[in-house]
Amino acid sequence: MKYFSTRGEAPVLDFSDVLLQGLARDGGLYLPAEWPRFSAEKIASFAGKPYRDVAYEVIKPFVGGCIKDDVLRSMIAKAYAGFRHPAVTPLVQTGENEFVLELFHGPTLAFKDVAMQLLGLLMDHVLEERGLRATIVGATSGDTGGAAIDAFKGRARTDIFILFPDGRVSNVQRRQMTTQKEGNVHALALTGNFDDCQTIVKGMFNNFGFRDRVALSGVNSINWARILAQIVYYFVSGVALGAPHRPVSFTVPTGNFGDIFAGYAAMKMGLPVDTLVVATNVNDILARTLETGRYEMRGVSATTAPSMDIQISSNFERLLAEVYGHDGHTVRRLMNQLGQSGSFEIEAGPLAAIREKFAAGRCDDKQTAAVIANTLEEAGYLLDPHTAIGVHVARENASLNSPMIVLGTAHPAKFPDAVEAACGVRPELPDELKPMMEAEEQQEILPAEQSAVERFIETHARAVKSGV
Ligand SMILES: Cc1ncc(COP(=O)(O)O)c(C=O)c1O
Ligand SMILES: N[C@@H](CCOP(=O)(O)O)C(=O)O
Repeated sequence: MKYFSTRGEAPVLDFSDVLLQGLARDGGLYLPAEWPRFSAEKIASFAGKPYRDVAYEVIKPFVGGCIKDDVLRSMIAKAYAGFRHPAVTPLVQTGENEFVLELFHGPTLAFKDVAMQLLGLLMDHVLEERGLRATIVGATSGDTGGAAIDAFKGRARTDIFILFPDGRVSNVQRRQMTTQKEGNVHALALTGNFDDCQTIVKGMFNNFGFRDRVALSGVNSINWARILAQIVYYFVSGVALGAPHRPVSFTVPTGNFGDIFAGYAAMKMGLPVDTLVVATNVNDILARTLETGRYEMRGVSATTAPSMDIQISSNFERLLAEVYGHDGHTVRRLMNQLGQSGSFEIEAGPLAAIREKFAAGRCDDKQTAAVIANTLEEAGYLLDPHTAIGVHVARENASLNSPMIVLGTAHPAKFPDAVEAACGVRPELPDELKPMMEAEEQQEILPAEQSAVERFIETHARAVKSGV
C-alpha cells in the first residue's frame, strides 16, 4: 500500500514511513492510494469475532507487508489486552434505535486510547528495526495528550512533548499529563487555545531544519495510523447491529474530524453506512460548513466539552482531497486561502458529495446538560459531555432506516464537574486512577510561540543529544 499527500507535493511513502512522518513534508496529510474493499461475506464473517481479530483483518491491508503478519497480530493483541471491557468497545442501548459505542475502556478513559495503545507499539517496532530514536510531539485539547503519554511513557526510543492549552482542560485530563514520572515525558502548558497548540505542532513539522534535527514524529490524527486504528470499531459495532445485511448510521462528537473520517474510511471499504452525522459544540465550524459550503474560522469558545473546543479541523483536509478527486493543487489552494483569510468556499459538486453522506448538528452547553440529565433519568445511563453532544445531535437526525450508533468518546469521570452540574451525580474515577488526583504535578508553562517550544524540545530531546 502506498500513501500520498493531500497536497500532492510530498514523496509517496509506504506505511512505516507514513507512521514515522506524521505530517507530510508539503504540509498535507497522508491518505492511502486506494481503499481496500471488503465483500459483504467478508464483513459478515466479522460477526462474533474478538475485537483483536477484526482489528487484524481491517488493519493488515493498510500495512501492506511493512510489518510481518504474526508481529502485527501480536501487537494488536497486546494493545487491547489491557482494556477494562472484554469486548474492548461494547455497545449499550440508550433509546429505541439508539446505541452508545463505549470507546473509553482504555487506560486513560478516552477513545484516543484505542488508536494510541497500538500506535505506541507500532512506532517502537519500526524505530527498533531501524535503530532510530524519535521526538514525538502532539497538541491536545485534553484527551490525545493523556492517551499519548500513557502509550509512550518510559519507551527507550522516544521522547514525548505534549502541548496543551493552559487552564482549558479538565483537572483529570491535566493530571493525566502532568503526574507521569517517566523522564521521556514532557507536558507543556501553553498560554493559548488548542488551535494555537496545533498550529505550533504543524509549524514545527514545516520547519525542516528543526524537524530533521530532532527526528520529529507526530501522534495527532494528522498521523494516518491514528485514523487506521479507529476504522476498526466502525466495523465491529456496525456488524453487531446487522451490517452488512442492513445499513447503520453513526453520530460522532467531532473536533479535529479524525474519528468521523475513520467512519468515512470504513464506508469506503464496504461497510453499509446510511449517514455519518457530525456533532459539534458551539465551536461549530463543521456544522456551518455543511450548511453553507463556507469553511470559516471564528474565535474559539470554552465549553463543558473542552476536547471539542476546536476551530481548525485538521482531518477535514482529508475529506476535501477525497471529494476533489485527489487534486493536490486545489487542496493546496484551499488551505492557503484558509491560512491567509481564515476561510474558503467549497464548490457545488464537492459540497454535494459531502452532503450525500454527511449530516451535522450543534449542541450548546445548556442542551448538553439537559441531555445528560434526561438520558440518566430515562435510560439510567450517565453520559460525558462530549458523548452527550453526540446523543443530542443523533436524536435530531434519528431515522428508522438504520440504527444510530453514537460514539461514546470519553468516560464521564473525566469531566465530573460538568456531569454533576448537569444531573447531580458525580461520576467516580476507577480505583487505579484515583491516586493521580493527589500526585505531584510536573509541567512547563510556555508562551504559545513556536520558537519557545522548539527551544525547549531541542534542549530536552534525546534524539538531538545522541544524534540518532
Ligand atoms: C472526548 C472527545 N470527544 C470527541 C473528540 C473529537 O474527536 P476528533 O478530533 O477525532 O473529531 C475528542 C478529541 O478529539 C475528544 O477528546
Ligand atoms: N480532541 C483532541 C484534539 C486533538 O485531536 P487529534 O485526534 O488530532 O489528536 C484532544 O483531546 O486532544
